[in-house]
Amino acid sequence: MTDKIPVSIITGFLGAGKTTLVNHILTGNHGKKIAIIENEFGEVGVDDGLVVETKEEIFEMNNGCICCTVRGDLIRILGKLMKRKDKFDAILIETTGLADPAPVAQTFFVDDEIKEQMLLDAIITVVDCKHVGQHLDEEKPEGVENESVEQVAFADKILLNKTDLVSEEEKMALIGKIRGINAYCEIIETNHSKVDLDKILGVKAFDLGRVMEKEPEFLDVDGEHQHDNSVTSVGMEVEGEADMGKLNSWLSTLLREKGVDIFRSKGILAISGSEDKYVFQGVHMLMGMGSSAEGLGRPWKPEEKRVNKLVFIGRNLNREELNAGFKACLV
Ligand SMILES: Nc1nc2c(ncn2[C@@H]2O[C@H](COP(=O)(O)OP(=O)(O)OP(=O)(O)O)[C@@H](O)[C@H]2O)c(=O)[nH]1
Repeated sequence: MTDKIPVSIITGFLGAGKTTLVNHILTGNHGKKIAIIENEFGEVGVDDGLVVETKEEIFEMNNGCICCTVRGDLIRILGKLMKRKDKFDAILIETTGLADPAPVAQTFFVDDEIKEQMLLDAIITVVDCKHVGQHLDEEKPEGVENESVEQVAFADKILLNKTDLVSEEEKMALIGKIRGINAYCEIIETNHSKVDLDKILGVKAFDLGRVMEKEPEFLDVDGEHQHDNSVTSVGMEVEGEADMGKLNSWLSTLLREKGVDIFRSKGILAISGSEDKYVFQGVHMLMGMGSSAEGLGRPWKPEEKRVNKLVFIGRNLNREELNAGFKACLV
């Protein structure tokens, strides 16, 4: 019998550093051929523009959440990959920031064909040291999942990421909180998700017995879970070029005033007077702008239409206001 293909699930709340980790793995010197399955939350997908260009094959799944509506698609993609098993050494699945990793993990134990040919190697949870605390502490209505807690609870490896944004005391307090949810997993401190790949890939860390102890219904395929529907997204795709000054001022005011509710924002932007593609990244009130000239994202292709793509994810989002705000930045 040939070896089973190892599968790693990369999870973690919105903006934690999952795509940063995928890029770190793709550019790493591991000599492995990796297939990547990407699932993104939000009306408009921008991650395809944020993943580095490599020879690896990337499968996008953007029409729903990987732990619920598009699980069938996941099984189909895995089915396709199994037919070309000789072409891959490993598979990475990046879930949305609002996914429960358990139903995704379950896929590798309940489908006979998948079970025979693939091995769930590890659930790797990326944690944003600065922002995860508030999401872990959040009280949800009866029956509604706290996805952030689930992601920590099911982790085999936790990347304690963005250590640069917190003090030693804050970090230690967070480790205490994480240990209260998951006493066993290895916790690895990282900055920009930079981790020794030997510590997270091919580690055979997923332990079904331990999961069943914690969650006896793990293999129950009819199990239901309910997401927090108060978290929604507003996406836009707008042709044209934005004025950098106006854009910066709009985004910084918006996130300063609404960054408690806007968990995540990101965009691919065309800026007036520049040939470069700009990338905007926001996590709560923190924002950053970079360009393809600095190696972020990919440059505009000569024939490519200059379409700005933005997505905001959070609570109490005002679609009209966000649309009008961006349109006012166009030249
Ligand atoms: N300061 C700091 N920023 C980081 C670190 N790691 C990632 N970031 C930034 O955080 C932002 C979000 O990173 P991503 O990798 O896109 O996060 P993600 O988990 O894929 O986000 P979603 O897929 O939207 O949920 C980007 O601007 C990253 O550059 C870190 O260690 N420190």
